[in-house]
Order: sequence, then C-alpha cells, then structure tokens
Amino acid sequence: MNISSDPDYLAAEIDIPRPSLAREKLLEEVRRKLETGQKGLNLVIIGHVDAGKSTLMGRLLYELGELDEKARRDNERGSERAGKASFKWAWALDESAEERERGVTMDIATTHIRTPSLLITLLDAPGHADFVPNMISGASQADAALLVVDASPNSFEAGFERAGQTREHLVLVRALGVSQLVIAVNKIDLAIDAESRYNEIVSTLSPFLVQSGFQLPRVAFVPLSGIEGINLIDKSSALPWYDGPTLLSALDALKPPARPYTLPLRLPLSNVFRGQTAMASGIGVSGRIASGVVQVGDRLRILPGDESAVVRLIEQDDDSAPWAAAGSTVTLYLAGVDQIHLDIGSVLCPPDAPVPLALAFTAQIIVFDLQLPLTQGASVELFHHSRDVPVTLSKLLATLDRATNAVVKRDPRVLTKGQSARVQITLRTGTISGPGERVAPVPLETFTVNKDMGRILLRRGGETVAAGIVTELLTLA
Ligand SMILES: Nc1nc2c(ncn2[C@@H]2O[C@H](COP(=O)(O)OP(=O)(O)OP(=O)(O)O)[C@@H](O)[C@H]2O)c(=O)[nH]1
Repeated sequence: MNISSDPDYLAAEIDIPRPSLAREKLLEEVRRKLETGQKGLNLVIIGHVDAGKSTLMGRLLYELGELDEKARRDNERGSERAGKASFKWAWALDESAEERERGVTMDIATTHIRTPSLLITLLDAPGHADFVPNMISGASQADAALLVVDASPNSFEAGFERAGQTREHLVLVRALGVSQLVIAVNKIDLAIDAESRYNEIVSTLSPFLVQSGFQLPRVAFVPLSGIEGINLIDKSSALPWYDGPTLLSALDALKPPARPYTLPLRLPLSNVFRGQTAMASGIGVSGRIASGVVQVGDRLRILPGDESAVVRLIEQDDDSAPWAAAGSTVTLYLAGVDQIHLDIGSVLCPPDAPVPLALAFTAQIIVFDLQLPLTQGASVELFHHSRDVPVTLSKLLATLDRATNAVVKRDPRVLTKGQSARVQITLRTGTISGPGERVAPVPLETFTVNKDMGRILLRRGGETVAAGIVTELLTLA
C-alpha cells in the first residue's frame, strides 16, 4: 500500500506531539513516582485442575472488597441456575460463556488485588492439560507464583503424580526464572486431620521444590480454604495449630520486581489494532513495558524492521498518561507508521538504543515431559513474547544439576524429560511459508540484562517441550 495515500497516516501526521520533558527530568519524575507509589507485582496462579484456583481468587477478591456484593450474588444465582452451585466463587474469574458451560478456566483472566504494600496483578492460569499454552503466557510475565494444591483426601496425590500438573507447572515457572512462591494448601476444610495433612504436604513438596531449583526460605506454605474463607485475610480459629502467615500476609511479603526504568525502552507488543475513537485514532499497540520509559512525542524504532513511529497518546489503566515506565501495561497510539509494519511480537525501542536482533544464542532450558527426546539438530519453534520462530537446536552443550546449575555431562547426545541443559539455538533462516520469505531475527536480550526479554519457550508440534532463559547472544543480525 502507498503509505502517503492512507488517510489515517495523513491525519496522524498533522498533530505529531513533541516530548515535553528532557530525559533527565523524566527519569527524575519516574523515580519519584515509583518510589512513593504502590509497588506492582505479577502473580501467576498455578495448580492441578480443580485444585480450587478460581474459587480461591474469587473469594479473596470478595474479602478484599474488589468484588461487590451484587456481582457476587449475580454470580451465585447464575451458577445455581446452571446447576453448579459449588462453583459460585469461581465466577469472579471464569468469565466467558464457554467457561461457564464447561466449568473450567480457559484463558488468562487478569484482575488486581491490593495488599498493604503491593498492587498484585493476578494471572489466572487454567489447570486443564489442553490449556497449558495459556498457562505459559501467564507464567512468562510472572514475578512470583501462587501454587494451589488440593488437601482433600487423595487429591493432592492425584495432582502431584506424574500425570498431574503440579510438578509441570512448578518446573515451568522455575524454568522461566520465577523464584518466589506461595503455596496455598487449599480445601483444608476437607482434610480429616488438618495439621498432619498440612505437614504431610509440606514434607512431600519440599524435596521436589529444592530439586527444581527453588530455595525453601523463598517459599511460604499456607493452609487455607477458599470456599470457607479460612486463613485468607485473618487468622482463623479453625487452624489453632498453625502460626504462620495468612494468604494475604504471605502475598504482601513477596518482593516486588525491580522496574528497570533507566535501561533503554523495550516494549514487546502483545496486540496491534486500529483505534476507533476520535481521541484514540490511528494505530494502537499494547504490551507490558519490559524496561525503560516512554513519553508522548517519543520517536520509537520498530524491531525487527527499519520503520519508526511517533507516540501520539499513551493509555494506562483506562486513562491517558504523559509517560509510562517499566512494569506497566500500556496502550500507545502511534503516528507516522502503517499497520503493516507492526506485528504482535515486534519490540518498540529508542532509535539510538535498539534491542539486539539475534540469529543464534545460548540458553539454559528445562525439558518437559516428552514423547521423543530432544536431539542435536532437532527442529523446534522458539516462542518469545507471542512470537513464533522456527529454530534448530544446533548444539547440546551440557546437562546441568537443576538445583545448583553445576555441569553434569558435557555434549550429551539427547535431552530427556526433566533435564536441565545448556543449549545453542540457531534460527532457521531458510524460507518459511513461501518462496523468498525469510525468517526475521528475534529481538532478544539475556535474562541477566533484561528478565522480560530473556525468557523463552521451545515448542514442537504444538506442544511445549522446554522453557528457559537466554544466557548469551551469539550471532547478531
Ligand atoms: N470443600 C472445598 N471445596 C472447594 C474449595 N475450593 C474450591 N472447591 C471446589 O473445588 C472445585 C474446583 O474449584 P475451581 O475453583 O473451579 O478450581 P480451579 O482450580 O480453578 O479449576 P480449573 O479452572 O478448571 O483449573 C469446585 O467444585 C469448588 O467448589 C475449598 O476450599 N473447600
């Protein structure tokens, strides 16, 4: 398309704003705001199907006043009519009609809760095996995880056995660099002897957590009941033997992530759309700022590619804002660019500090439950910030101890389930869907430089085979 004939493009060109604050001033303002404001944290909720994740979150939202009485009653009536009365609390999160019919959570729903010191964004991940990819997109944005296990007789065991999702979810979040964990030992109301059941679950999970690379001092176990509201906000007389934190105080004690606003801007796009209102016309893009600050009037480079655009408007929490910083989820309206140059997975950066574009890199990965082991030269798909790229597992460098990262074996021939390994990954630069169509390099950074830009997943035939972090960029585009 000829860009200059696009009416949106022309209209947008007319009122291109200029940045209002010099960089030093802007950083000073961001620093003041971030230090005084409530700290944000992304929490992914994980656990085996039916462990009670949605019920627990619904009840917690209600107790914290985030869900009003009318919404609760409407949900309760709705679920009773549908013959699923016991699901009433879960309706706060499980929203779509299909979810109501099936009684399972299918997509990532996002909601906030406020603890005394944190504003927590809940990323609710479904427990159904079919929906593991959704759970992954939540986990790849998480700063901490809340694992819900079912303490009722035999249920914990069902979730923790090989086919259950408890292990897989834990291994996955750890592989993505999450180290803080709260474990809700849920449905404690159904346990026959609550104290010994709680102790049994703690002592079964602990060795597995250590083996998976978690440090027990950064893990809090909390016995509770989502449905009865036991030990969520206040200490409960139902658990006289327990003297640890309530769920709320365990969540409040989580360490908020650093918000690397002094690093160059990295905004990986999770959505690209055409703005419909007069204010928000032109091209809209949204995503979570991985690092840096963006200000209205900034010119930004779009990578991969050679295009740039100017920020006309920033929307955050349904309001317009003069700037937004690392950690915030934002929508930007852009001028001076055509929509064809923006993809889900594109990264917006300052023109003078573009994100590296890698063709090969090393990563530390954890291999999931696989039918076929991973061999050197295997073709897989790299999944990074909603972008899917064909890659080759070009070298298997070493297998590692999951708890200590020490090398167990150099140059292994294959990688099998549960193994942690260092590997080299190379983009397949041949054609993809047609003649002449080249694979674009991936905008990547190491996990040490930029956590959000350094988490990866590997998939094969629609199945996630490994997750991990980028350790070194080898060949740059
Ligand atoms: N007794 C008891 N039952 C509970 C408790 N929490 C949840 N349940 C019941 O457990 C079942 C599953 O609860 P959900 O909240 O839908 O579970 P989930 O983990 O979100 O399930 P998915 O979204 O399908 O992964 C429902 O029948 C709930 O009513 C609890 O604390 N005590």
